[in-house]
Amino acid sequence: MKHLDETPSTPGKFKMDKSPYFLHRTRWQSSVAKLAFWSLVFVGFIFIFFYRSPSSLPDPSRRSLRTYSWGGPAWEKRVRSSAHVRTRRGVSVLVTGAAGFVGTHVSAALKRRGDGVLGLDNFNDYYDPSLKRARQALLERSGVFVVEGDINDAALLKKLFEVVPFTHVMHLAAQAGVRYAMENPSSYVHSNIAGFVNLLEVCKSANPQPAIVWASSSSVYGLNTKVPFSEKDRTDQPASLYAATKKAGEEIAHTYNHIYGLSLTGLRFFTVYGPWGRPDMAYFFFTRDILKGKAISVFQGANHGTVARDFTYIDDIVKGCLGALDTAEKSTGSGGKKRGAAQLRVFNLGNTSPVPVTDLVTILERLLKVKAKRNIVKMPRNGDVPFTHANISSAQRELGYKPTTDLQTGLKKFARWYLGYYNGGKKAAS
Ligand SMILES: O=C(O)[C@H]1O[C@H](OP(=O)(O)OP(=O)(O)OC[C@H]2O[C@@H](n3ccc(=O)[nH]c3=O)[C@H](O)[C@@H]2O)[C@H](O)[C@@H](O)[C@@H]1O
Repeated sequence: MKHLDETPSTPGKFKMDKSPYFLHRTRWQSSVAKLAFWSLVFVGFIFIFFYRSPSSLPDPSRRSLRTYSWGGPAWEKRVRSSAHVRTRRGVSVLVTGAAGFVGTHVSAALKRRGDGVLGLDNFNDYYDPSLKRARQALLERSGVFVVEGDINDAALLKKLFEVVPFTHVMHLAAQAGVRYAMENPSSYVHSNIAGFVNLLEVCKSANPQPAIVWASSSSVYGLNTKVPFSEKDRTDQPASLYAATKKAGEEIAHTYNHIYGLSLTGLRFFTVYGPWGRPDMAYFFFTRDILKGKAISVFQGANHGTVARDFTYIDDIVKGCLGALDTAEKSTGSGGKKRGAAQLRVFNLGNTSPVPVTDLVTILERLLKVKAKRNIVKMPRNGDVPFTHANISSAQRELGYKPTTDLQTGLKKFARWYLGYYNGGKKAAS
């Protein structure tokens, strides 16, 4: 760099050979040197970025970006056979999140009544993946193939639609959980926003376009104080990033319905529980901890207020999902273009009778025959809301939805399953 430093900044003060060739050569040499210098700086930055920056550390939100193997004639044959419709009026459904709690139950119910079902799941490790594998095994036994892949993988989704002209998509793949959103916000954006958009992009170009039913959440009501929560109530005060991504999903659904004529139905689930449930949910880890003799934290609202949930049993939710699929009208677009107005719906699927969390614990104590060690703590600022309560008149009217399982009955079924699956609670859930 010395020669650069020695060159006066003011041209003309330096006596030199001004032949065009000399000028050209000096400029050329200095450009090459500059180029070499900046290239080194650039390479240095790249090195620092990849080897030193925190983003190169394992990031849980990226766990579902790993590559999966799919394709080939044998794979396509399994896909086709799983999605094969066995009754005259049956439908062929792609169920995303099929190894999840609701996904497994819905897939099994569809298969039982003769519909074609193909599952898709990325088997991420948000909670114990062995539970997801066990659900997968259950589905395999009833003839449902669960493809291992991510909803962000456009090539895979396109391939699935090439192999099977699905009439419906039941979209249940999501990053769930209210509190975890503070730990890993990007996983919510990745699954609930980017993944959903990717799926809708593929659906809008599919021929025929499928009708889509998807899982929204009671959490969209956020800090709403008007009870029971009605679909007409405001949903612009989310209390967690999870809720915000589900609300964003509802707006995104509106856009794809409006532009491309996709038929879209969002279902706002209210704290779904039952056998094969999610270990990150309170009823599940309370059971695990009560059996282990470990203390549980029971949240209390402001001014010692009651924290309550409209806990909804899985079988009731499954009926609601099937009702939504059966009443979904066809999408109207083709070739990626809208041809007419399409159906756009949103429904509450709750139980309509909120139960305080303290009562949930009392029921579990009775069923497990173990006294819980309760720590009553003030509800942390973690995205939780004090209560939920669904108005289900819309779902009743349009989907024939009618929940029939109270919390006591539902938890009894859950506890029986839990004790069987985890060997009487000896093999503790993780
Ligand atoms: O209804 C919904 O849409 C949501 O229902 C649940 O969210 P949540 O109702 O918060 O369910 P849990 O996490 O199982 O909590 C149930 C109740 O237990 C309370 N809780 C939770 C954890 C804890 O340690 N102690 C405690 O008292 C919570 O405040 C809440 O009132 C699911 O986790 C969400 O994925 C779903 O979208």
